[in-house]
Amino acid sequence: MLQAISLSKEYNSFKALQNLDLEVKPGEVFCLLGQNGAGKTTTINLFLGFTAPTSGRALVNGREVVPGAVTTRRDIAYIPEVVMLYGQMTAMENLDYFSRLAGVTCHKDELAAFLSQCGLQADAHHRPLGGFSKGMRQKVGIAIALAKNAKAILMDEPTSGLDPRATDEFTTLVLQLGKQGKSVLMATHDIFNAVTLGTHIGIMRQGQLVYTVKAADINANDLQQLYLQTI
Ligand SMILES: Nc1ncnc2c1ncn2[C@@H]1O[C@H](COP(=O)(O)OP(=O)(O)OP(=O)(O)O)[C@@H](O)[C@H]1O
Repeated sequence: MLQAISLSKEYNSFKALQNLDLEVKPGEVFCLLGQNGAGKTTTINLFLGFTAPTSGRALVNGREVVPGAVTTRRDIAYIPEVVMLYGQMTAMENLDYFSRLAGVTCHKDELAAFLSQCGLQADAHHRPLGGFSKGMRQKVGIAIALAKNAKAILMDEPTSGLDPRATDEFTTLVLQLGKQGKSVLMATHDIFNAVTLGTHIGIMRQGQLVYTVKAADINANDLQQLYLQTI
């Protein structure tokens, strides 16, 4: 679903990403670890078409990402560190607006079902988003991804600043996304979380993906050791 083929990005002559080869198949949750500046966000931005590669290709559902073009954007949803939607509008109104923007019109009951599926309590459905916590905003962001039937979901440090309960709810939600066959690519600094919700974990260093492991083959302690030896 998501594929990077020898994907590289330079800013002036600085190599932010070098020859990245990566694949995230349906049902896989690929967590990217790495120090600040390792190239995680650059990778996500290339799949989103926010920036153009210097060389190589980013593919979504077999189609090459072209910055500014909408073809591949239909298949993907983006959950940034802080989900910025319209604060004056309720959760339902935001969901309705953004799903329509993606070309999908849902009945009110369907919208409510998406929000509930993402763990947003019914009493919050009709409250303005401006008063929502970070975790609640993420739930609305993921509900939008479900409503637009995104095949792949890209997330940039979604658990930073979440309290343990909100992190646990988020983990449950991402595991469900995987079971529904979504492809998830997530940049994170949270080693424990990566092992818990990931199917695959990549460690990046200075723009290169230096390790890829299956989450089932490693525990949090060993991953931390590998990470510390790698960076
Ligand atoms: N628009 C830009 N212009 C110049 N350099 C950039 C630009 N965007 C990113 N970089 C550089 O590319 C490198 C990779 O940045 P990137 O944001 O991908 O790292 P990251 O792994 O996501 O880091 P963090 O964990 O801090 O979010 C960094 O050295 C960064 O300074």
